[in-house]
Amino acid sequence: MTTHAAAAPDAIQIRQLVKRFGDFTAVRNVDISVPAGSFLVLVGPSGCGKSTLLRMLAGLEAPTSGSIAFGGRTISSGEGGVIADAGARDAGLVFQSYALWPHMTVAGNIAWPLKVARWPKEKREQRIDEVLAFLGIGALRERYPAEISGGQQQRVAIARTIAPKPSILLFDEPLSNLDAKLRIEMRSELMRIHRATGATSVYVTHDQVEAMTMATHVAVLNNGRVEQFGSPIDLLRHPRTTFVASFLGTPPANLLPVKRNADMLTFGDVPLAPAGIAGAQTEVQLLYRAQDIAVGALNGKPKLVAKFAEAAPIAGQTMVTAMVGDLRITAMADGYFTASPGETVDLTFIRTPDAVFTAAGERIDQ
Ligand SMILES: Nc1ncnc2c1ncn2[C@@H]1O[C@H](COP(=O)(O)OP(=O)(O)OP(=O)(O)O)[C@@H](O)[C@H]1O
Repeated sequence: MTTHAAAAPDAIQIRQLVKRFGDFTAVRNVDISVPAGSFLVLVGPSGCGKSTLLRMLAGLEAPTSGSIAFGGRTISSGEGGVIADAGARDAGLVFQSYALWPHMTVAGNIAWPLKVARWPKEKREQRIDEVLAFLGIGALRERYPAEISGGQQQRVAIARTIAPKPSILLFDEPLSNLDAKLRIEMRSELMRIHRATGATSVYVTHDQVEAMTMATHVAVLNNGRVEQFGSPIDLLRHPRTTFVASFLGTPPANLLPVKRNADMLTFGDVPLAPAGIAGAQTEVQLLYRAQDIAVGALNGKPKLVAKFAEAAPIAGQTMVTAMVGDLRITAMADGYFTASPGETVDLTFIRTPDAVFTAAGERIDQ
């Protein structure tokens, strides 16, 4: 006889979640689920609803309809409101603003949630030492928040959040107040914390680089809706819409509007690709990665004449941005390349397009 062990419920299940503020819908029918130990990044432009979604996960906001379950237990729903309140859902929230108590020392701040959870004093002290050591801030134990740097305050805020060992960690743009170098350092640090605690993490950011480096799962939000959900590589390789294609990836992907002209798709009067890839459409958008477009003319390959805008050296190559009318195109040049703004450069399409989208932005070639 074969027995099948019942699969554990996902750590986070969001079902048809909607949040309205008056007439305005901030979160629309969000439906995502991730297994325990995942690092889920909610990414999207300002105002797309990611903080509202995180606040519902944290229990700070009630859904209008739909539901959220942690480990199979419904903690919020449209009918029930906030069923388990913020303190009772085994989740810790790290704010962008750190939100430390100014009148308490570092140790006092970390002790706070443990006191609320009624940890006995000895166990509490032991846990404080443990998290201080884990975050490398033992020397700051007796300092007040005003006596430590922003980066150190961030570490204290994280130490305070992980101290009660929550099984879910929620981060609301935690790195946005740090300088560029510290951001990169803290990014690795947060990933170390994620691995060491084993907590399922949900991380809100508008920075696609953070999403791509940290996530096991990414939800790209646009206008309150999940535009696409998947692994970072999946989203990069198989974007379903032009919104996702143009939001993710470094350098940004190029989207060229083209028209069917006999058996070719042409941009202006330059034939770029065979018309067959457009299916029945007469106007489509072609996605080319920067590395699919070279700077300089090459025999037998289609080329556009563009006006040089800027150049940035990256890993032994140069990322060149040039304008064709109002369209910015990013291409790669070998070695170091520079030109004067407005100078004419040839952009050569050395490969076929990576993806084809309708004029409205939906993928058509999968
Ligand atoms: N309490 C509220 N009352 C009314 N509208 C709200 C409220 N909270 C958020 N909104 C609106 O909901 C939309 C989504 O806001 P939200 O803060 O979730 O976006 P976001 O993606 O996190 O943006 P940002 O990156 O700028 O923080 C915005 O248009 C915002 O104005």
